[in-house]
Amino acid sequence: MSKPADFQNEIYLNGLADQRPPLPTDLTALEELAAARLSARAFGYVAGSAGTEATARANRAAFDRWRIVPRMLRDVSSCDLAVDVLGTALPAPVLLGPIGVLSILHPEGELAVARAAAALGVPMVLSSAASHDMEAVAAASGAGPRWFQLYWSKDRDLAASFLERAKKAGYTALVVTLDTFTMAWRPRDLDGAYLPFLRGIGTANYFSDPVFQRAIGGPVTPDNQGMAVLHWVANFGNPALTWDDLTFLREHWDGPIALKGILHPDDARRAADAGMDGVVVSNHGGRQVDGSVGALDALPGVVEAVGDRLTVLFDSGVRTGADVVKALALGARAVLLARPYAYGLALGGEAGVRHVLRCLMAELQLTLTLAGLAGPGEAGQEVLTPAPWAPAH
Ligand SMILES: Cc1cc2nc3c(=O)[nH]c(=O)nc-3n(C[C@H](O)[C@H](O)[C@H](O)COP(=O)(O)O)c2cc1C
Ligand SMILES: O=C(O)C(=O)c1ccccc1
Repeated sequence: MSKPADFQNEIYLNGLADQRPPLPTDLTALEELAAARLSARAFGYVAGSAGTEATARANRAAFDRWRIVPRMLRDVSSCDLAVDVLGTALPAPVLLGPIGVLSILHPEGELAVARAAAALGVPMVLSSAASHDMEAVAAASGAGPRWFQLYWSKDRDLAASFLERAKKAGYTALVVTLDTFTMAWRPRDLDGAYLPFLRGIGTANYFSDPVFQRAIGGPVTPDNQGMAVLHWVANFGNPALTWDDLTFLREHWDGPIALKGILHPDDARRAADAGMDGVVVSNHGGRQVDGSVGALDALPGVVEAVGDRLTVLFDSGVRTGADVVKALALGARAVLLARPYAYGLALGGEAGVRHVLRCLMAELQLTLTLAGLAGPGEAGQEVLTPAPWAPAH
């Protein structure tokens, strides 16, 4: 058996060479640094959430209401973070979640993220709303694992074309986002009159698509771009979809499928009944329904409902290795990291994303072993206790 990857020492040994890390190792510090680096509008787009941003705060508060209870003398000399998730072998229970329009943060956008993810063997879930098209990102990811996120267009032929292209470009797993058939009420973007895709950013997969081009009467040019963007807006999502429509996904995708944006146990059961392979418990980082339940608060109910039938993934609020341990302990198989890597990209391009991933994986490994857990599979509810001031769970 090969030795488990040692993420922790890799970071510590930099100290031997008196080499400082390129960015802070406390990943929660990156947001403030990104705020200073980016335009107010680009930063507001990424950092912002819906309404009063109460849900974004609820996401963090939910993590803070759980505490880890470390256990001693349990032989944690070898802690293997590797897990299998929906047919993909991961070096750690971490994926890069889908984030659209990354070129507002760095010109190389998704290409830089794909390279960083591939360097560590971590899948990047490529957004439908990427600023580079899925074929270019696939090429940038080299031998790394590829996952694709679908925004399920009102135009069924376009959705089918995306799935066809994704298959051809080597994406193996599909994440279908259900919570964003339209953009929510986001005051920062509304007040700044800033929606990147209205400027043709984040539309690369659409503008390059033959079905999209046919619909607008030819390729997108500077002359018809305004009209192309309006067509994009009109067809972006479909509020009329119901559970019966999931058969469409199965007809057009033969690999594993996870539904993203599931918060209610009954919805999770319906996903299982419909033959899906997984769910992502997520409230889109608080960017959709302001006042919605904190994502971590919704996780135990979903795990109880379908944990034995589906792969349960989690996102919304993951910032540290301890956060990952808490999500695993509450039953997630793996987590999707989102805003922190976007800030890493903004601050350091490909190397910035690599830094974020290495830090998260090292901190995860340290937290697990110091808590007496020899691997992600060993984290269960019994390693958690409610914070003294927390309301009953
Ligand atoms: C700027 C930005 C763009 C996003 N774009 C997408 C997207 O294209 N598709 C998608 O499914 N989720 C998208 N998300 C949601 C993330 O995948 C994820 O659910 C959320 O960011 C998790 O919250 P956190 O970043 O606070 O941890 C986006 C999030 C941000 C911050
Ligand atoms: O901003 C978002 O949260 C998001 O999901 C999205 C949707 C469409 C285009 C770009 C990003």
